[in-house]
Amino acid sequence: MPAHPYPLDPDLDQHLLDPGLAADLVAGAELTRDDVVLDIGAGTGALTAAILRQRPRAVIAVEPDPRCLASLANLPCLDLRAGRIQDIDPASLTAVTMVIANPPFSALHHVIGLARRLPRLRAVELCVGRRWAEAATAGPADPHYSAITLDVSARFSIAVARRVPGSAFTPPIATPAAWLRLVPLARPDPLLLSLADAVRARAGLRLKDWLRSPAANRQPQRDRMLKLRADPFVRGLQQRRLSALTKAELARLVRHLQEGQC
Ligand SMILES: C[S@@+](CC[C@H](N)C(=O)[O-])C[C@H]1O[C@@H](n2cnc3c(N)ncnc32)[C@H](O)[C@@H]1O
Repeated sequence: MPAHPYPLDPDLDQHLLDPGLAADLVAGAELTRDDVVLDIGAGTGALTAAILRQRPRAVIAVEPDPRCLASLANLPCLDLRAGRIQDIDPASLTAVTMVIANPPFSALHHVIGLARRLPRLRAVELCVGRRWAEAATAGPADPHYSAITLDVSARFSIAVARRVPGSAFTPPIATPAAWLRLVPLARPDPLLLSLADAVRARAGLRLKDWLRSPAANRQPQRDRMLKLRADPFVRGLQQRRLSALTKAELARLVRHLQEGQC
């Protein structure tokens, strides 16, 4: 077990994975010698050490806690970045092909935002809390559908690879977590992407502004967009801010958008 001879910091969401389980999870990721792997919130290195044992081309670990950094510094051949993932320049990560991480759950929004910007990414293997997993894997008719679902499903196919019991962490967590596998879609729907980007980037935007935005009205999506704008349910929501839509309204809007898809 990697050493952590200090009180863990609850503000940093530190729940360290059992190294045996970490090794199993990394083995399931089927890394190749060509992979460049990013570990976000590396902690004392349970996942990082297992990734390094697979001998990919490179491993980048990001961690803000100086005490964890001291443990990680003992691992050979590691590109160690001190700091929060929010503060790492995405331009320095363009070689990344795989993200394998048990990040702080509070940083998941940012992790997905970063994954969207990695041009060589082939998969993300991620430990997430139960609620986030329920939201990310929800279908459009599911009560758990939310802005998280839209954000993830617009770009990735997603599967629960494994349930992770709360007792697998130090300190343990109250509800089981999930190990998810996200794979970038080969042909994402441009309209869904545009809506996801609008919700993520400009939550204060009114629906009518997105419906008329150049990004959403490009050819060949124009006909679908005109149909959507004429839809009575969508017209009824036009004045609302995207951030103020209920989960059910967002899910129904997405269903209407997808119905117009060829
Ligand atoms: C859930 S622990 C996981 C540690 C390790 N990966 C493991 O599985 O044992 C999350 C780690 O992320 C670090 N962390 C907290 N906030 C972070 C942030 N904004 N960016 C990157 N890492 C962060 C914490 O210090 C902690 O080590």
